[in-house]
Amino acid sequence: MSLIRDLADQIIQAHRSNDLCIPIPAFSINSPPPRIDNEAAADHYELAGALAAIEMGFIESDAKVLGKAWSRMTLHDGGFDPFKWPSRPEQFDLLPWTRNMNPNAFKECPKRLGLYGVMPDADWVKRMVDAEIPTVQLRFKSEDRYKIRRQIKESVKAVESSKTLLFINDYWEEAIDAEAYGVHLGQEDLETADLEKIRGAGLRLGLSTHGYSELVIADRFCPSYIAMGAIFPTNLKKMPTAPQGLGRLYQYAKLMSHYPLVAIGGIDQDSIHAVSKSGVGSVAVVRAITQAKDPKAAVKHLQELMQA
Ligand SMILES: Cc1ncc(COP(=O)(O)OP(=O)(O)O)c(N)n1
Ligand SMILES: Cc1ncsc1CCOP(=O)(O)O
Ligand SMILES: [Mg+2]
Repeated sequence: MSLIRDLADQIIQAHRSNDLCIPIPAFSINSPPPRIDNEAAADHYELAGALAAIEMGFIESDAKVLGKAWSRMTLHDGGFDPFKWPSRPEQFDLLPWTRNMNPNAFKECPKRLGLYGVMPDADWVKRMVDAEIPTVQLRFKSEDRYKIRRQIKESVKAVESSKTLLFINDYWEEAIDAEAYGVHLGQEDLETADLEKIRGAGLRLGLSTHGYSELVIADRFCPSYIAMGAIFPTNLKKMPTAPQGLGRLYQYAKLMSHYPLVAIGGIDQDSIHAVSKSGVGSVAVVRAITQAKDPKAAVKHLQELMQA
C-alpha cells in the first residue's frame, strides 16, 4: 500500500465516528469525481489529507483546502497525528490580522446575534419585532423593484425604536437607501455587489458559506458575520453542498471563532441546543418559526433552548 493511501486511511479511521464523514455525492458526467493534483502538492500529508477528505464526502474545493491544512498542521506540530483535525486559522491561510486592524473590514455587529428569524415579508418582520427577536432578516424574493422597496421600507420602519437588528437579503442597493442595519449576501452575489458602497454606507455585511473553501473566501472580505449551512436538510432552498451536520459545524465554529457566526438550515427545537453548543453566537431559522402554531411563543421557546 502506498504511503499516501496509508496516511489517508489513518485519518479516515480516526475521524469515522465524529460526524465529519458524509456520503460521497453521486457524480454525473457533468460533475466528474474530484481529482487530486499530485504535481502541485507540497508533500504526502497534503495529498493524504485531500484524499481522506474526498473519501469523507467533502467536495473537491474543500478537500484541497483541507489537504493544505493537514500539511501545515503536520509540519508545524512536528509529526503526523491522524487523531488531530486542522482547526487553526493560519493552517487555512485566514487573514492574519484582527478586524480593527483591517481597513477593509465591514462594520462590526454583536458577536452573539442570538436567535435570527429569516422571514419572507415585512408582515413577518413586524411579528418578529413584536416577539422581541434579537435579529431578523427580510428574505423577500421578487422581480418587482417597487414591491421590494416597499417591503424593505416597511421592515426598516418596523424595527425602528426596537432592539431588533434587521438584515436585508439580496437587495443591497435598496437596503442602503432605506438605511437598514445590514445586508445578507450569498457567495455568488460577491461578483456583482458593490461591496465598497455597502461598506462606505456603514451597513453590516453577512455572508453565506457552505464549507471550508467558502469560509476561506468569505474571510478575505472580512464581513460582519459569517453564516454556515445548511446544517441539516432543508426544503426551502436548493443547497450547493450536502447538509454539513453537527460534526462539521463544530469544526467550522472552532476555526472561525474570531467572527460572529450564524448556523442555518433545517434547525428546529429538537436540534437548536446542540447547534448552539458549537459556539456559534446565532442560529437562523425559517420554518421553526413560520410553521409554528404560535410563532411568538416559538421565538421565546427557541431562545430558551439556545441558552439551556
Ligand atoms: C443567515 C442566512 N444565512 C444564509 C442565507 C442564504 O443566503 P443566500 O446564499 O444569499 O441565498 P438566498 O437566501 O438569497 O436564497 C440567508 N438568507 N441568511
Ligand atoms: C435561506 C437558507 N439558506 C440556507 S438554508 C436556508 C433555509 C433555512 O430554512 P429552514 O430553517 O426552514 O430550514
Ligand atoms: Mg441571497
